[in-house]
Amino acid sequence: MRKLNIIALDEDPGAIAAHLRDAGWDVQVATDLPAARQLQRQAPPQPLVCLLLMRQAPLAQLADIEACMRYWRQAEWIGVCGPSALRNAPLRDLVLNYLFDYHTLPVDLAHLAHTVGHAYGRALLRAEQAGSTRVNDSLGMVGASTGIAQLRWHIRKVAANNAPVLIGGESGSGKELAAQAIHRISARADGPFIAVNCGAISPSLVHSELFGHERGSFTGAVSERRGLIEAANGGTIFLDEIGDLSLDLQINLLRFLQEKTISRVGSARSIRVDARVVAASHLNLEKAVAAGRFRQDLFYRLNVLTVVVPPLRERKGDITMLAEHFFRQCVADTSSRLEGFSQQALAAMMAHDWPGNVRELFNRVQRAVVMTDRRLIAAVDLGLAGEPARIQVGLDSARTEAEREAIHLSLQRVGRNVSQAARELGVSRMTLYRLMEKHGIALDMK
Ligand SMILES: Nc1ncnc2c1ncn2[C@@H]1O[C@H](COP(=O)(O)OP(=O)(O)OP(=O)(O)O)[C@@H](O)[C@H]1O
Repeated sequence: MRKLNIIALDEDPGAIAAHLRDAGWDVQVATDLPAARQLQRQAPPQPLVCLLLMRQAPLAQLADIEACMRYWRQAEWIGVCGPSALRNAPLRDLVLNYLFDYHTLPVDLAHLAHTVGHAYGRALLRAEQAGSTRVNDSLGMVGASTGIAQLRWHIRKVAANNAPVLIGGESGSGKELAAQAIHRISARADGPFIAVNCGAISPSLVHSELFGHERGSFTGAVSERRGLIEAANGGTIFLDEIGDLSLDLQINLLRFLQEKTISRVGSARSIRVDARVVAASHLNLEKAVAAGRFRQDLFYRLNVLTVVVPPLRERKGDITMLAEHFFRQCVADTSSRLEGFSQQALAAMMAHDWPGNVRELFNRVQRAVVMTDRRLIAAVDLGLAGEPARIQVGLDSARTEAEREAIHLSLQRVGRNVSQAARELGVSRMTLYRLMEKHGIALDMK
């Protein structure tokens, strides 16, 4: 039964409660805030409408009312107030920040019942959204766009194999996360995952860091040391920014890929190592090969299985979900009063191009959570105020993206049964097959 709580602060709730009960609502009434808190403690988290009834602005209780509203986040709130109450500025703020809608006394009961119905519909949507923003599957990736669905599909495919993987994608798009996911669901999951940023190690040290060294092999080598590739034995070595490796080291790496053995610096002894190489680069390695900066033979060895992480601007459908995810992470250990993002902040995030991709989104949300004093993060807190609200995509590409999304979701919903999906989408099976081909959607794609 649809649940409705009435918190009546200074007004008899009798007529309203009776009318709504008659209309089929499961109504509970609290006549003060302690009683409301009692209801809160008993209520399981479920879609709910709360009606706040007050003839006068309850000035002394505003902070407690606000706390109550924050606690009952899953509820939609409706105010019913006396005609003069809204002249009070703090109450006006509360109404604007928290309420779905408000009515003034004397109330039109039929109209109020209508509003309550809408609010409940919204509470249901909110509950569904809360469920879907928790999409954070076994791969540890948040997102439900077609782009991320394809990425998950590719990851599952390459994880089942043992050949090297080359991950492409812009900086901050999630290449390392993809590499971790490949490792985590591969047969090597119990072994180590070692991540190395080849561009971040000083050129004079990178050889010994990767391959290890024998004692006395160079000044400072006071004892023998295992390299990172050896440390990844039985697991996966993730070589980020592989394009930054010198041509000399590229030869050593090629030898490792071909022979599965390495030699430490200062030793001719071959050591057998069973580590899967997953490499990433934000540069186009084919161009680096053409420019003579990357060995062609190594490129071919690495380029057996490829995974491309799409930039965030090409999967804007994931932005809200990622932002909510990072928001929850960032507020988890704080006593923050923050509620989430304002509509204007969400719009600004959708309009932004995200040159720094997901990492930029995380950084902006983290900074906003720390810096803002507001209850809802505004565009300015994210450093996105003043960006022109451009229409990022033309209508054609928006339509194409919507079509792809609809097909993908429908296939998912019906267990990838093409006939059923075609019926649901209102097209013939042949048309659906044609559209799937157009959008690169495979039947075994998850
Ligand atoms: N789909 C996702 N879901 C949740 N977090 C994500 C997702 N994609 C990326 N991230 C997070 O964004 C940040 C950047 O991701 P990551 O380090 O994997 O990017 P990268 O492409 O390897 O960056 P770089 O090219 O600079 O090395 C990390 O904190 C990562 O956990």
